[in-house]
Amino acid sequence: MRAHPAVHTRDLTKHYGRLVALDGLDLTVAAGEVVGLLGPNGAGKSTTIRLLLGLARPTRGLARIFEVDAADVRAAHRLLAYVPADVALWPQLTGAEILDLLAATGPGVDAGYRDELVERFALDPSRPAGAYSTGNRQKVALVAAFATRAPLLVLDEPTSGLDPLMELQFRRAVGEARDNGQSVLLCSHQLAEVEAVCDRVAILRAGRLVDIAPVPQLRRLHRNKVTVRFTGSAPDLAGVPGVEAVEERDGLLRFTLAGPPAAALRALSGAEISTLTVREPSLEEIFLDYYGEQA
Ligand SMILES: Nc1ncnc2c1ncn2[C@@H]1O[C@H](COP(=O)(O)OP(=O)(O)OP(=O)(O)O)[C@@H](O)[C@H]1O
Repeated sequence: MRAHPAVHTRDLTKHYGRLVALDGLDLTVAAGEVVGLLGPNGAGKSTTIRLLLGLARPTRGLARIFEVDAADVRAAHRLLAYVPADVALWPQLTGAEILDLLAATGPGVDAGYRDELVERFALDPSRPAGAYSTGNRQKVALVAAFATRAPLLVLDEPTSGLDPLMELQFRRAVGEARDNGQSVLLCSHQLAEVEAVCDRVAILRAGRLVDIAPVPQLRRLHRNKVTVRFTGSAPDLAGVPGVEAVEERDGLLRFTLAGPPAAALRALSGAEISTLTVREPSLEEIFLDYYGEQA
């Protein structure tokens, strides 16, 4: 295991004209750690990754990959493998040819493991990449990255084109990378995905780091949105554990529910309820509820 952190940023800041895309980010990913970067659209996730890859220059602050300045692209890219959100491949080459090309230019590859990943991701490497779907292009990039011995994997929304079975393969491969002592920085919109694979999650909103916490602590972000339509007198939810943000109007009751629903259901059971819907809020809603005042 390496002594230096895989990623270290201090006061990392990027302005585009008057727009502050990233504002004073302090982030450390330890060697062997899997860290998620979570945030709604425009939060600054891609900007962070572009700065770490040396694709953009910081307005202020520093970004290091294992103590190498991220702007020293030649040295830094020997230490990392990157999967972009939108994978572009050479259309006339087959998947196999591209995997060989990427293996020859990257920081070294475990060919046996790569073949295993091709099988597990159900990738047909004999087809030209021009005929691949978005998901298949993403699989080529993922297989190429996971098969490297790069000590840091930087993955930007890597599963947006994958179906649920392939998402499971992705999660397994991240676990194997961690077991190998590799570090992973995973940028995502999906709370469930980062919860499944990350040790810690950094939450960005409007260019600022609003929270960084080990995954078990994210459970506090989970709450369901409940809507109840009733006739007669309104159910009384005062003091019911887990119930918050109660709104009642015209026979409609809305509230958020965290934790086990038993007490809320007991409180509702005395009322004449005609419909009850429960849904998980989107990440954007969770962020608004939770971090709204800090933005
Ligand atoms: N090249 C650029 N020129 C001007 N503004 C930019 C540029 N790149 C990003 N931005 C702006 O910086 C802010 C952060 O964008 P960024 O792409 O980092 O967000 P993100 O968290 O990756 O969002 P998404 O989930 O939508 O990809 C946004 O307001 C975006 O419009």
